[in-house]
Amino acid sequence: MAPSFEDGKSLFNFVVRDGNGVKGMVDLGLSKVPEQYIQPPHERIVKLNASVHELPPIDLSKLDGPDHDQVANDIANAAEVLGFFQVLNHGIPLELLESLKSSANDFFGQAPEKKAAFQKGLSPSPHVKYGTSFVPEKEKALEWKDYVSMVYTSDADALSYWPNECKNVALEYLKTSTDMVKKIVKVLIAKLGVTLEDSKFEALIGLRMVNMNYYPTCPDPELTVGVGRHSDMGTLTVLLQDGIGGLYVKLEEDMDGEKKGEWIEITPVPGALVINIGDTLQILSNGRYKSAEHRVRTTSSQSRVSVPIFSIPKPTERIGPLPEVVESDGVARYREVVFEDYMNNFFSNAHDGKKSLDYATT
Ligand SMILES: O=C(O)CCC(=O)C(=O)O
Ligand SMILES: [Fe+2]
Repeated sequence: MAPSFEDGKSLFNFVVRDGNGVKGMVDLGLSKVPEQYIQPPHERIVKLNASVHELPPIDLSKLDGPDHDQVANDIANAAEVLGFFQVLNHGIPLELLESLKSSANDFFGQAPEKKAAFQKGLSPSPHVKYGTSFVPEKEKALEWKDYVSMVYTSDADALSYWPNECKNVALEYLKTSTDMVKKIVKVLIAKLGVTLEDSKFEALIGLRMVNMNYYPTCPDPELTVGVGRHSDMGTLTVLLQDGIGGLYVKLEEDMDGEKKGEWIEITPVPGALVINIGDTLQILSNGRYKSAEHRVRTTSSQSRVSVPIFSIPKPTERIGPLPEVVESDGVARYREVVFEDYMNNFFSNAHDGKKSLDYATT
C-alpha cells in the first residue's frame, strides 16, 4: 500500500518498517520532499559554500620503492590535517571497482521485498543488514539513503548469507584491500614512533565490514542530506564512490593551526579510493590523527552509490591512547574503552558530528 505522504506515520512505516527504503518512496513518484526528510537550516548543504581544494591522490605503489619515506610522510600529514586522502595504484583491480558499483545498483534495483528480506529481524544472518537512514527511530530528520551492510566472519558465511547480487564482488573487494589497509595503518602507527606487537596490530583491524550505500535522486537536494555529519567509529575506512560527487569533509584547522571549519569536497577521481581515519585511530594517536567529520549531499538528476569497507577493532579489544604517545604528549586526551561499548554507543545515537568521541574523552 502506498502511503499518503502527508501522513508521517504511514510514510515512516512504508519506508523504514516495511523496508521499501527511500528508493521505494522515490519510485512511487515524488514531487516534493516529505517533511520527515527536511533538515533544519543549519544541517543543510549549500553546494556553493564548499570550497574545492586540489588534494592530489597518493600513489600507494611508491610505498614499496625508494620514495617510501616521502609517501609515508604524505599519508601521516593527510591524516593529521584533514583525516581524508585519496589513493591510486592501491592494488585493487579497476574492473572490480566497476563491478562493485554495478552490483550495488543491481542490489538496490531489485523489488523492495527482495531487499526487505535482509532487514534486521528477518535477515537469514545477523551479519547482513539492509536498512535506511542511520538510526531512524532517533533521528529528527531522516537521511536520504538506503544501505546494506555485510560483516565478514568467514568465506563460507559470506557465500551462504550475503546477497547474491553482491557477495562475490564484496568478498573480493575485502580480500584485495587487506594489504593496503595493513600498509596504511602500519605507516600511521610507525609515524607515531610506536611499534606494536603483531597480535595487537591485527586486533585493531580484526573485524571488517562492507557496506553498499544507495542515494536515490531527490526532488530538492538543498533540503536533505544523504548522510548527516558524522565520523566513522573504526580504525580505517576505505571508500569507493562513483562519479556523482557530494562527499564533504570538515577541515578543523588550517595548516597554521587556525580554526576554520570549512567543508571541502572529496571530488571523485577515476580509479581512486578514498581513505579516512576513524575515531579509533584518533583515540590511539591521542588526537594527532583526525577522524574527520563528513557528510553526503543528495542530487536531483542521478542516484549515487558508494561502497565503504570499515576496518574496526575486535569488539573485545581495549582502545586507548598508545602509552608512548601519551608519554611524549604529557597528557592522555582519551580514556581506555572496550571497543564493543564504544560501538554500542555509536549505534545508539543519531549522527551528530564528532559527538561519538565524547564517549572516550576524559
Ligand atoms: O557515501 C559516501 O561517500 C560516504 C558514506 C559514509 O560516510 C559512511 O558510510 O560512513
Ligand atoms: Fe562515514
